[in-house]
Amino acid sequence: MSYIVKELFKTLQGEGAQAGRAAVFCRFSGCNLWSGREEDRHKALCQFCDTDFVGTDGYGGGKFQDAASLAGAIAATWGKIERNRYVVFTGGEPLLQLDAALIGAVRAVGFAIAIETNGTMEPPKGIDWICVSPKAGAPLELRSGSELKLVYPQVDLFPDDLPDVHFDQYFLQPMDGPDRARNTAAVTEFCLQNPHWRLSLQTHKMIGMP
Ligand SMILES: C[S@@+](CC[C@H](N)C(=O)[O-])C[C@H]1O[C@@H](n2cnc3c(N)ncnc32)[C@H](O)[C@@H]1O
Ligand SMILES: Nc1nc2[nH]cc(C(=O)O)c2c(=O)[nH]1
Ligand code: SF4
Ligand SMILES: [Mg+2]
Repeated sequence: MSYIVKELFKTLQGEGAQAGRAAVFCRFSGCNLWSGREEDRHKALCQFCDTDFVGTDGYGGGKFQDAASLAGAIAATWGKIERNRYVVFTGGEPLLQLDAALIGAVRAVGFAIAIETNGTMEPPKGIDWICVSPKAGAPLELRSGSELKLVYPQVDLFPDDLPDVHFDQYFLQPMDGPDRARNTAAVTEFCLQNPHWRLSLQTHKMIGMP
């Protein structure tokens, strides 16, 4: 299979329980909850997205003809360091493209594998770290994993209303945008009152990293 990638870059994971960890981010093009076009945002199932995932014109982006060539580009982006190789597949929605062949190919070049997903699709086997970020109005199929990271607030999606979810850790991430400061204060207060939830800040934005 070929893969359509918006961008490929090395940075620190900014969010959730793995914040601060070096990683290659492979951002796939396309999402099942928004076309990515601003004129469609108001009618999208997910309307608060902070990411450009359209096309292949980002740093390191392109069309990769097979799993081996994308795994090679991921390894080249990481560099020679052997320890703690870590790739995060994101997007857009990574589960539209991530398959067993690509998982096998990045594993073969020494990477542990993470995904950031909206949880509307089941993942292939062999992923080491699954972060699910549910979206109000989108069906949640993937109800277990390493961390649930809910963007807060979302109308009609209250943190403890998610039925039948089983994650190792639970995070609330303040919705970025014009109300970020207010949303951060609201998450702080919620976590003080509901200590099974933790605050996830988008730390890469604070340090000027992608
Ligand atoms: C751009 S999404 C891509 C992965 C996948 N489509 C998803 O939604 O989980 C990566 C992460 O950013 C979060 N995110 C998107 N827009 C955000 C915003 N405005 N404020 C805070 N987090 C946001 C998502 O919820 C998700 O956890
Ligand atoms: N540094 C950094 N950390 C991230 N964690 C999740 C991200 C994403 O967009 O999926 C992201 C991102 O875009 N950059
Ligand atoms: S599901 Fe993820 S990538 Fe798709 S629009 Fe929402 S935040 Fe953006
Ligand atoms: Mg991001």
